[in-house]
Amino acid sequence: MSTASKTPVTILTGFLGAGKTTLLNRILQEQHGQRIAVIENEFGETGIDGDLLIQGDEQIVEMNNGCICCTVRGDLVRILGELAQKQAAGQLRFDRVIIETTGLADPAPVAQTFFVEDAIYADYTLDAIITVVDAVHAMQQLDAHHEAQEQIGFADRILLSKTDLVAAEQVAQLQHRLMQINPRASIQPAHFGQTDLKQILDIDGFSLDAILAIEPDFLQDVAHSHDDEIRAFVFNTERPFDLAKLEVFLEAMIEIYGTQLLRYKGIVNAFNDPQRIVFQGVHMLMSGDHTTAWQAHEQRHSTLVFIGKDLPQARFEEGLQLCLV
Ligand SMILES: Nc1nc2c(ncn2[C@@H]2O[C@H](COP(=O)(O)OP(=O)(O)OP(=O)(O)O)[C@@H](O)[C@H]2O)c(=O)[nH]1
Repeated sequence: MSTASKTPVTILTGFLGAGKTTLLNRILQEQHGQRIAVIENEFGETGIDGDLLIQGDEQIVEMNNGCICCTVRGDLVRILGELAQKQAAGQLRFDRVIIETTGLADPAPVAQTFFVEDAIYADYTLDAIITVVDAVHAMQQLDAHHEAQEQIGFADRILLSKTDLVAAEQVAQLQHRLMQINPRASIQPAHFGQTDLKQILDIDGFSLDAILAIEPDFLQDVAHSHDDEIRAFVFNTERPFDLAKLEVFLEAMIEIYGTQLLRYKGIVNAFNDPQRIVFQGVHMLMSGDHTTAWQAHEQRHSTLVFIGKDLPQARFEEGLQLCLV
């Protein structure tokens, strides 16, 4: 089945109280003409957010058996399967799915579900991971909780909530820190969930065609730098890669550092190859493919981004250098 006929899925993550439910309500109320199936995941016996959500036409499914990332991935697969079956049988109609994860959930296993489960892969395509960040508490949460950093590391888009409660200077400092953890994700405000939906739905963050836009000078300003465990580094070069060497090198690094690598993505300029190669991955699952052709007037280049925990940047860089022609 082509991506066009698959149902896009957005994973909504963010720390406890960041404003995920507020955003979701906003999305459900907006006149976007789309029918949305929402999967809620709550800790504990009874779901609370289900009651807080304003119910419209949407189908809301709650998973209360535990954290989405550990115990209930099977449930997620089952629920997505049931939704697809009902859709096929004409009992339900929806254009997209949003999965709201609990504040502490690690989004990786949720994202990986879409790579590894054939039944899910057939019907759904992972559109993006959206992370809501609380502008009031994020600095402290990033200091104290590894999960908060991970949620930034995985994001395709970051939404800043509660910027109305802090000074512009503090927002700027936070943005800078977020960019250091994840230079891939663009950051936009979401005042009580109010944000440009075009920037968060159908953005194809997991597509291999997605543009890899990186703020060129995000690492320049070292003031206010934090000792975050999760960090990114970018490898840029205009020299072409020997593709066979690069593949062997990346596979080896993923084998060794897969658990520490949260997200990685790159555009590769391979020697004697008329087309760009784009690859991306989550932990140990990587995929890559040829995409558009380089144009004659273009400066061919490669940009590779690695986001992870305690990654040996020098080792990556030295290895990548050795893969150049
Ligand atoms: N001032 C202000 N408050 C906000 C904003 N966005 C959300 N809130 C408030 O923050 C609180 C938490 O918002 P929720 O949407 O419940 O957060 P959540 O991420 O779903 O919370 P959990 O499900 O507990 O993790 C609520 O009281 C919201 O009204 C914002 O932009 N500005």
